[in-house]
Amino acid sequence: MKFDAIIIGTGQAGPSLAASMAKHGWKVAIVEKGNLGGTCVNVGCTPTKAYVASARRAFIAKSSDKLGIEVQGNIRVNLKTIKNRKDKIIEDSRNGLGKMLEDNENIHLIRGKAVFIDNNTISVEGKTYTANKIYINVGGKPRIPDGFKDVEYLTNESILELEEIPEHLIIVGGGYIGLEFGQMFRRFGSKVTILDRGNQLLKKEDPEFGKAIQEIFENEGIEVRLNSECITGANKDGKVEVSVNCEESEIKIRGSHLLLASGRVPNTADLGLENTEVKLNERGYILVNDRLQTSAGNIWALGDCNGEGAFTHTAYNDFQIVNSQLFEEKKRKLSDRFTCYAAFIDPPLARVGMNASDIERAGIKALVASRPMKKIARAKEMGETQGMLKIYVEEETKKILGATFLGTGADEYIHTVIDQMYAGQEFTVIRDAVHIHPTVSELIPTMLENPKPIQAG
Ligand SMILES: Cc1cc2nc3c(=O)[nH]c(=O)nc-3n(C[C@H](O)[C@H](O)[C@H](O)COP(=O)(O)OP(=O)(O)OC[C@H]3O[C@@H](n4cnc5c(N)ncnc54)[C@H](O)[C@@H]3O)c2cc1C
Ligand SMILES: NC(=O)c1ccc[n+]([C@@H]2O[C@H](COP(=O)([O-])OP(=O)(O)OC[C@H]3O[C@@H](n4cnc5c(N)ncnc54)[C@H](O)[C@@H]3O)[C@@H](O)[C@H]2O)c1
Repeated sequence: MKFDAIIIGTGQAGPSLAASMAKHGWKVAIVEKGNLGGTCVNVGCTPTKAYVASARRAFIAKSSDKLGIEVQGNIRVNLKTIKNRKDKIIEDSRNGLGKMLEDNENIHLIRGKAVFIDNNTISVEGKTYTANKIYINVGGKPRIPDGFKDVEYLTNESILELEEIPEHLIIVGGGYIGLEFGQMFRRFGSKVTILDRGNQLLKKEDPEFGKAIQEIFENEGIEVRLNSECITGANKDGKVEVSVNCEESEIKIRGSHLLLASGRVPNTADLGLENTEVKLNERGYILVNDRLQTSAGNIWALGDCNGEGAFTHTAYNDFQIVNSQLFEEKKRKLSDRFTCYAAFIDPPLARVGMNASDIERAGIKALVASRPMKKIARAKEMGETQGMLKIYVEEETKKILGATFLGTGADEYIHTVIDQMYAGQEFTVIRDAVHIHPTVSELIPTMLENPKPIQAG
């Protein structure tokens, strides 16, 4: 069968692109080998943030006496109910997407795994489909490091199927996935140990943020073991046994469950890309230009598989870039985007643009405006004073280079800074704005009153 375009994957870019093409009268095929909606909807953002919400309720209930609320009796965490709530949210989302794709007469939904035959042809379950333009939105999957062949382990997918709370959850990886699941299961009642080979948690962040998060986690009773090299696992007497540091000074940790949260790899290895002119980098990510076009001029790559972002908002922005190149007057580009994200731990860490380490590496002369959360009235009133806010400004241009916020509600008010960066204005615009009292955001103008040279930050 021949189409105007073929899209592979129904993650965060594919369905919106299919809908837009269909609206413009194109006949589109969209192929999906798994559940509609991809990672975010089924085993990523949606389920984890539903669990994070339950975990926060448990934490608040258990710690509310500090605010004068005495909860009588035991607080029981019911993982079956938590899971059922999550399953319902996912089902609604998947069904909504399925209806949107199936009801559109210009969209042909094909279920099965797509493999490239050549630049213009794919095969799915023995049938071939051709198009002049093909869009790859295949996402990624958990990376399983060597050393775990002899042990039963969980990934972000299988851990969301548990109905009983693990007694002792060992997690390999102190990145987003490890931290979000670690804190959530600790709050559900598990003993939690997080192992990472690096020397700090969330290694892309400045060390002071890694340290602050470690302190928050340890205060909640989570064991954090950094510099844990050469980790392997084995099943022992109905438990998992994890060995750390090989021969040197080997440590063995026994737990009931093991979660591997050690990064992700793109779903490009078995896509038949060797039959096309599409080129990959050494880690298997598809190489793209500023318009997300691959080395094969008629094939584009969107979302996690191009290695240019690893978030739902970056995958969706990839749709916006490709869509604007096809149908809109104002053409968007990858280079227009500022990096931004949040780790949905509690309190959340939110980030945009450069941090102090990036600025130092780039040799930029910069100023830093900072404020500890314990000096913010609203945080004190809420009893949530952990963390700090930092904003970096380029000395010469007076433009904001980036910000890292760790604090209650940071995932929302980081957008004050994100929008300012997109507006391309000097930092004095936010400095002179009047924000509402009492909010954490009101301190953003205040901190910018007196930014200091970065060395003094
Ligand atoms: C536990 C976890 C939590 C996360 N939380 C957040 C968060 O809070 N915020 C955030 O921004 N991001 C989060 N992410 C990241 C986010 O989920 C991804 O960045 C996003 O889903 C990427 O979307 P995508 O469109 O690139 O691919 P995906 O959503 O992975 O979709 C790709 C689709 O392609 C299909 N596919 C693959 N190969 C083929 C093939 N050969 N043929 C047919 N179909 C194929 C797959 O089955 C899948 O459905 C999280 C990720 C994880 C794992
Ligand atoms: N809030 C969010 O937006 C969110 C939440 C979850 C996941 N995600 C996405 O999922 C992606 C993957 O998350 P992740 O946490 O798996 O990856 P990550 O790259 O953020 O962290 C992986 C960690 O595992 C460690 N590690 C890797 N191999 C190891 C080994 N053999 N021994 C010891 N430590 C090892 C690394 O040092 C690193 O700290 C992220 O890049 C992110 O884009 C986003």
